Amino acid sequence: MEKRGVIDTWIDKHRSIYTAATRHAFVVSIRDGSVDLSSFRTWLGQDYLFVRRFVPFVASVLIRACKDSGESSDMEVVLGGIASLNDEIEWFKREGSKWDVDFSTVVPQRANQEYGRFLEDLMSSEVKYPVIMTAFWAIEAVYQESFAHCLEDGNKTPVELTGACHRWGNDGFKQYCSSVKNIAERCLENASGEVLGEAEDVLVRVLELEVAFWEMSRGGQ
Ligand SMILES: Cc1ncc(CN)c(N)n1
Repeated sequence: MEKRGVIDTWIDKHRSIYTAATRHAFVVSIRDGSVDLSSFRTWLGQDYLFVRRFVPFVASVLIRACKDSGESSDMEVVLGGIASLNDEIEWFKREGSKWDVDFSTVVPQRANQEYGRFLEDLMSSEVKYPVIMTAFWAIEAVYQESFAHCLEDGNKTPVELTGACHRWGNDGFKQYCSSVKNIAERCLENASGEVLGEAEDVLVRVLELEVAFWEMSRGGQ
């Protein structure tokens, strides 16, 4: 059985926002087949822009993994994430054509801009490695948990949306998230009280930003 660490304690403590991020009405509507396809197209265009801003963030995580981690395997885990982002961008481009979403005309909405600014702040050298790893894990884990839910037994996910769900809901991505979580947990075990507080705050902030991103996709902002 997986060892329970401080991240699991924080998830329990912040359960309602964690559930709001990983079982959002937008995701549930994909799973039950009632999704409004114009919302899906909004999400697709906005997430493409998000991913383009996420790439430099993950590149900065890679540099920190090389410089600040005592474990050589951290770099390999993050490098795997970068490799899958390369596929992800190609996938978005194919989906953009399929759904007739012209990414060159998509303008980032407020929730997306805020998320982008948050990622930029995390790229500062002032931010401690355990805090960065906690944020990185949370960002990836929300998508993994959300889209895996759309593939669980009893789903009525429309067949044309299963590609998106498999992208983040597959077992390989789940394993990758678990490796990132193990890195974060290992760093947090030796962190000071101050750094632990910052990591907990960053986890909650990621969850809030993810909720706002789903809301925006549904046309809420
Ligand atoms: C908003 C958001 N959060 C997370 C992911 C997963 N990298 C994503 N593509 N978009």
